[in-house]
Amino acid sequence: MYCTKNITDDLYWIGGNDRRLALFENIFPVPNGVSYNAYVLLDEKTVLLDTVDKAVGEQFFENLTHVLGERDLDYVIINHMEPDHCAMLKEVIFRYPKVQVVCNAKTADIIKQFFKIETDALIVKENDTLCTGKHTFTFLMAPMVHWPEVMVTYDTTDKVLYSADAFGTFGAINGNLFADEVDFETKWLDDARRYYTNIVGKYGAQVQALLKKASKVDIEMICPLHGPVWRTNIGWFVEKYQKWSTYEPEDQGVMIAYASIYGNTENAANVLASRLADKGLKNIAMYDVSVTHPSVVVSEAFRASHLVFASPTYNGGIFPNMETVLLDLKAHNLQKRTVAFMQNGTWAATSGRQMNEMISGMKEMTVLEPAITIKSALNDNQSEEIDAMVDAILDSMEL
Ligand SMILES: Cc1cc2nc3c(=O)[nH]c(=O)nc-3n(C[C@H](O)[C@H](O)[C@H](O)COP(=O)(O)O)c2cc1C
Repeated sequence: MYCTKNITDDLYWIGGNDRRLALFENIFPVPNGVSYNAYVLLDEKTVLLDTVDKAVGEQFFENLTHVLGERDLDYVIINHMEPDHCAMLKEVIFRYPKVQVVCNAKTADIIKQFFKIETDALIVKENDTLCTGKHTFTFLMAPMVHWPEVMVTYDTTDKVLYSADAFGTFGAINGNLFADEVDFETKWLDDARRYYTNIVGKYGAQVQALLKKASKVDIEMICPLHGPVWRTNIGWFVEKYQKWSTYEPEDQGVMIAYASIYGNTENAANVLASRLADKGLKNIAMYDVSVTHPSVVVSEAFRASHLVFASPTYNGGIFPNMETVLLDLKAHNLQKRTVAFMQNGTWAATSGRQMNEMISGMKEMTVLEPAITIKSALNDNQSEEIDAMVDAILDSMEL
C-alpha cells in the first residue's frame, strides 16, 4: 500500500525507509536505518523532486502513483545524481515518457554515465527559475556538498528549500516526518553529526558557500534527501552546520580514543579519564578503536574540543585500527583541535611520535607535550605524568 505524508496542501513526501541495510554506502553502519526522501508537488504542473534508492523503489512508485492519481508527471528535478537518490530516474522516465527532466549540465552528464540514455533535459544554471503554476523554483548550485553536480532547489512561493544531502541524517522516518515531532537533539543529533561529518565533513568550505547562499533567502522549511523535514527551529540546525563546516568544536570536552591488545593502554586511558573526572570534567567520551566503528570516532572528534589518542606500537608502527581512525580524520579535514598522545611499547615505543606526525599534518592542531610513554604497563611512579596531562588538557579548555 502507498505510504505517503502530506507536508503542505500540495506537497507530499513519497520516499521510503530501509531498516535492513547494514552499511550505508557499504561502509557506514546504520543501526537506526535510513530514509530516502523524494517529494511531489501538485501544482498546475506536477513536479517530482529527486527519486530514491533501489531498495525502496517499489514503495516509491506505489507512492508516486497514488499521489499523482489520474495526473501525468510533468517535471522531475534532480538535485543530486547519486544512486541512493536517483536509482529510479530511468524507470520514472520509462513510466512517464512525457516527463521533463530538470537538472544542471553536470547532472545531465552523470545521467548518461549511469543510465546510458539521452534525456532532453531542461538544463538549469545558478539562479534560473522554473514556474509550475502557483510555485516558482530557483536553482542554487552547491558543488561538492557531497558531489560536484549537487544543487539545491528553492520554492520561492512556500519558502521551501530542497536541500539535497545537506541537512540530512541517518535514521529511518518512524512515522514522524517532521523534526519537531521527534526528540531530535537526544535521539537524532548523533546520527545527524555522523552523517554530516563522514559524508560531507571534508567539504567545509563548500558547505559554507551553500550556507551563505541560503542565508540570503527566507527559509520556512527544509526538505532534505535523508531524515526528517525541518519546519521549526531551523536556526538551531543551521548553527550545527555552521560549527561542523568551520571545524569549530561543538563541546568543550574530551574524547579519548584508544587501542589495546592486552589491556595496558586501555588501563592508562581509563586512569587518565578517571583523573579528568576527579577534576570535575563531565561527559568524557571513550572509544576502543577496535570495537567502535571509525565513523563514530570521526563524528565524536568533530564534536569534542580535546582529543586523546592512545596506542600500542605495532610492528614498528601505530596499531592498525588507530591508524585507520587517524587517516580517516585527516581525510575528513578535521582541524582546530587540541590533542594529546599516549604511546605504549615493550621494546621500542614509536606510536606516539607517528601519531603526532599524522595529526601535525592537519590544520590548526595544538599538540600537548609531552606524550606519555608506557613501557608495557603503566607504572605507579607515572602518576605525576598523568596529572600533568590532565592539567594541560583542563588548562587549555575554554570552560
Ligand atoms: C604484533 C605485535 C607487534 C608489536 N610490535 C611492537 C613494536 O614494534 N615495538 C614495541 O615496542 N612493541 C611492540 N609490540 C608490543 C606491544 O606494543 C606492547 O606489548 C604493548 O605494551 C601492548 O599494549 P597493550 O597492553 O595495551 O596491548 C607488539 C605487539 C604485537 C602483538
